[in-house]
Amino acid sequence: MSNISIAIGADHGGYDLKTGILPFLNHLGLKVLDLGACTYNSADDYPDFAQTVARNVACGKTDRGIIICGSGVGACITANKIKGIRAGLCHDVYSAHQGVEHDDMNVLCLGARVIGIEVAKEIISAFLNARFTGEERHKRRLEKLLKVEKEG
Ligand SMILES: O=C(CO)[C@H](O)[C@H](O)[C@H](O)COP(=O)(O)O
Repeated sequence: MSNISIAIGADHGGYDLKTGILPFLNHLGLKVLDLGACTYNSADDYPDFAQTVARNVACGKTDRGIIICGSGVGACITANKIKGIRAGLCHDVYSAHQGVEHDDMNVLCLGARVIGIEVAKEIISAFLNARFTGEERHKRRLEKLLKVEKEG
């Protein structure tokens, strides 16, 4: 897992959880890029942080991203607007690894008002340890997804 680089961002709703998660990510030996917020500010808006993380992943600066807001919904909607991003809102371990194995999910969205830090750590571990299987049926579905993205 330690060769993965990861961008992380959060709005005010996700700020505390991001602060709690950072030492955990660093302890795993990952290359971590913290894209804010760097202080708590109730005026911080999720589209700003979500798009920064998503663009970072989309252009290949980091392998994967984690975005945290209050519910994770706004972060996920925003991230999926960026070409090349396959973001998933996961509040269970199964979705966190299956989303990578089948759907090549490259951004994990979390809701800090939904789950606690220990569950978040387990979900993040599942996401980071998972790899796309590359099986034919999954490739076929991803090609269809890409077509949808291109057609807009
Ligand atoms: O959950 C979110 C978007 O899906 C955001 O993080 C906010 O928490 C949510 O919009 C609520 O914002 P508020 O200004 O703190 O009420």
